[in-house]
Amino acid sequence: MKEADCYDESTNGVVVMVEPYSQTEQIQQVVYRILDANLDRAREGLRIIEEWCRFGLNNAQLAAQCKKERQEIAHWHTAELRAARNTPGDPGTDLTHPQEEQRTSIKSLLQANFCRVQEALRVLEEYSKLYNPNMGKACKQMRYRIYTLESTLMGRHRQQLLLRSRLYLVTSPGDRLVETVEAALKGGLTLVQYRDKTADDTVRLQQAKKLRQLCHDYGAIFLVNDRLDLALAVDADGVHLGQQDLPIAIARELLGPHRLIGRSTTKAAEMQAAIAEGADYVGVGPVYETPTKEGKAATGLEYVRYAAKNCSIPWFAIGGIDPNNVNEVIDAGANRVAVVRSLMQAEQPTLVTQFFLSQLISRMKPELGMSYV
Ligand SMILES: Cc1ncc(COP(=O)(O)OP(=O)(O)O)c(N)n1
Ligand SMILES: Cc1ncsc1CCOP(=O)(O)O
Ligand SMILES: [Mg+2]
Repeated sequence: MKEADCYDESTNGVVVMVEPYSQTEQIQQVVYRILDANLDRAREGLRIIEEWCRFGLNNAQLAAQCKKERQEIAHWHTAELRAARNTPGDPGTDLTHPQEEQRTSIKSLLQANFCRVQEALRVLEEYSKLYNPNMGKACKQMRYRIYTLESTLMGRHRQQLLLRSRLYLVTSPGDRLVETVEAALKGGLTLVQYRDKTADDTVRLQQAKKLRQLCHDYGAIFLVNDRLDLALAVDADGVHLGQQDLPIAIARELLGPHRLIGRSTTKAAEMQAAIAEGADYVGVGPVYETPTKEGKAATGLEYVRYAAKNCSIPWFAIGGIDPNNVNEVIDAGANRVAVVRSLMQAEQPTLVTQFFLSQLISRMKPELGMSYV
C-alpha cells in the first residue's frame, strides 16, 4: 500500500494506516499467525523450564506452576489460530542465533528460556489487542507471574549449585590467579571465593570482575570474601563473612533473598547462630593449623564430627586440608571441603581438583543433620 493511498485530510496530513477492505483479511491472517507462533514459543519455553523444576530441582510445586501456565496458554490457542499456521512459508524457522546452539550452563539455558517466554508473552499481549483484548490482559498477567517465577527459580539455582558443590576454592593473590582458577574449573570445581586481604580496591575490582565472568562461563558460583560492596559491584553470587565481618541480617538486607551468604564458624554456638541468622552455608574450621590463617587455633576433627551430626545447612571443612589428609576429614564426616594452598599452589590444579572431587564423591556419606533438601 502506498502512503498516498492512506492520506487523510481529516488528520491534517498524518498518514493513517487503514487497510483497504481487500487487505483486512490478509492482515487478520498475519495476526493469527503471529499469535499462533508466539503461543507455541511461550508453551515450549515453559516446558523446558518445567522439566528443570521437575527433574533438576525435584520441586513438584514449581513444576505444577509451569504446567498451569502452559494450560492457560493452551486455553487461548484456539483452532482458529492453529488453522492460520503456515510453517513451510515461515521465513523465521531457519533463523537461529549462534547462542541458541550453545548453552554453557543450566543457568544460561533457563535464562534464555525465561527470556523467550517473556518475549513471546509481550508479543501476545500486543497483537491479541487486535484479536481478543481479554487474551491481551491475560498474557500481561501471565508475563508478571513468569517474572516472579524467574526470580524464585534463579535464586534457588544458586542454592542448588551450592548443594551440589563438594570442593570450594578460596583464592590467594598471585601472578597465576586467573589461570589457576580456570585450571581448577576445568577439573570440575563449582565454587570459588575471591579472597585478597591486601590489594588495592582498583585491583580487587578488576580481578573480581574477571573471575566472576570466568566462573559463570563454567557454570560455577562466584563469591567474594568480606566485601559486600565488591560483591554487588561485580554481580557476584554472594559473600563470605567471618565472625568479625558484617552481621548476616545486614548483608541479607543489602544482597536480597537470592544471593548466597556464607559464615565462618569455629564452634557449635557460632554454627547455630549462623543457621538461625539465615546463612546459606558455613565454614567449619580451621580443622588444622594453617599459615593461611596464622595464629588461629585449630578446631581439630572433633568440630567436624559435631558438624556432621548437627549442621542443617551445607558446610565446608576448611584449614590445612590437602590431598594427604582429606580422607581423615572425610572419615570425620565431611562431604565438602574448602582449600586455599592445596589448589592455589598446585602445579597441576586440574588434577588436584579431580583428586579431591573423586574422594569426596566416592566416599560421600548420608547427610544426617541436613534439613534443607
Ligand atoms: C569457606 C570459608 N570459611 C572460612 C573463611 C574465613 O573467614 P574469616 O574468618 O572472615 O577470615 P578471612 O578469610 O576474612 O581472613 C573463609 N574465608 N572461607
Ligand atoms: C580462610 C581460612 N579460614 C579458616 S582456615 C582458612 C585458610 C585455609 O587455607 P589453607 O587451605 O591454605 O590451609
Ligand atoms: Mg573475613
